[in-house]
Amino acid sequence: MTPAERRSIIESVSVTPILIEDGPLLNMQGVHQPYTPRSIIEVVTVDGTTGLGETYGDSAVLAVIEQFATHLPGRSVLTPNDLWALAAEVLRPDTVPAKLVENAPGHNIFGDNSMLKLHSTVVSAFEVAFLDASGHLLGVPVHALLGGKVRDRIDFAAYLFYRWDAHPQPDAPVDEWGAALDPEGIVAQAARMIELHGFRSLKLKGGVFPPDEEIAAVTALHEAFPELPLRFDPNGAWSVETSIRVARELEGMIEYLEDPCLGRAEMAEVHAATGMPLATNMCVTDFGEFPEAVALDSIQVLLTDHHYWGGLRATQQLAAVCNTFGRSLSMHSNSHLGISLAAMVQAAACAEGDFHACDTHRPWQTEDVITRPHRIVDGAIEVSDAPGLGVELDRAELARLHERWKRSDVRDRDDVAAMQVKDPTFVKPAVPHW
Ligand SMILES: O=C([O-])C(=O)C[C@H](O)[C@@H](O)C(=O)[O-]
Ligand SMILES: [Mg+2]
Repeated sequence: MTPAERRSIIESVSVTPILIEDGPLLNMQGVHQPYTPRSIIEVVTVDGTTGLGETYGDSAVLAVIEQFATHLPGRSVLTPNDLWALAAEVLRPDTVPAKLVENAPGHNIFGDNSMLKLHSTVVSAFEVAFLDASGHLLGVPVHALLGGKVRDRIDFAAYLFYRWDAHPQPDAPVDEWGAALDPEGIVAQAARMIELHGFRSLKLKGGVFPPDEEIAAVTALHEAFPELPLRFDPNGAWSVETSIRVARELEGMIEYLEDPCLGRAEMAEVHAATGMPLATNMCVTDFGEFPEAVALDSIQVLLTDHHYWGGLRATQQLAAVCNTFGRSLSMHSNSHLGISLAAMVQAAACAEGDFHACDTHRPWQTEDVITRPHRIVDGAIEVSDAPGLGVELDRAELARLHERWKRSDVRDRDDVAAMQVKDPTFVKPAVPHW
């Protein structure tokens, strides 16, 4: 063993669940809760080097991650490949909650579950921490460990949401964004996002209102910002027929339509009928789903997400597959903090291919667990050349957000339950909704 290898041995691993403030952002299944869970991972080696990771904090995933973490002491952060074999060994149908690998009837905003996706999610959480620790041990940025960056700046899109002014709960956190429930509100939100962060690309989350109302908002955005690429994502809320109609009406206004309907065959039908490029983070969310999507020509743009595709090296592999089959790339996001954002930036920096601006929810978040939160300037984030991910944990903030988790009974993201606070009669819409 070399001295560096000796220093790379893991002494301890901690997984800290936290709750972070979230705004009342609307989507096709409800609304974001006032607080949403995340997990912060720290992998510490025998010489005190720490690697950071951030991932989902929902209770079932958290339990699996905590259990997986117990197998890591004694291993080396220089060997993230071994995490796959460990996942195969310890995450089996008889050891993981069925809800993480089976699919409940109906529609899932995160795409289908599978054992491969669960392995990928768990491996990713620790692979990022391993790479961060390795970068610190060796004094190099994560992108150097991935073979070097192929771009210096990562473009992000302004991620626009229909939203309420405030959550209905009296003690919920407040923010200054105000309501956006019609085309004027969405255009004003876009203008503020652009003013604050210089975004040069726009994405509207739809599936909230009947399609004609949302077409009006997309049209208003296109008229207000004709030079900016624009995409629109109703999270599978529409039928094939509605998707075809909307695609035809928006032709020339949007660069692509994201998950207009559910299903690889249905997406293929929409593309064949309209020629509209289609993107997904729902009908292709693991490698096993890719071949059929190519055979059917279901998608033209794949939204990567290292959190569930298996990490940063898996993102490179995914990019290579997309390049081979002539698909372009973007990046998916959920409400997240700066460790995830740092990993997203390193992943995008090292993925060859035709990248559309990436998604990030980060501008909606009011808190962070890193000492120097990222700045989005001219719609982009500079790729850090500092060792590891280039971020430092803010331990006081981590402790505060963990205390909040301990005092709260919120353990899962539940957009449906959050909507029921305002409207007790609300039920998750069956799809296709329109
Ligand atoms: O592109 C997407 O589908 C997403 O970003 C999924 C998210 O869960 C989004 O819909 C949200 O935050 O409500
Ligand atoms: Mg999407």
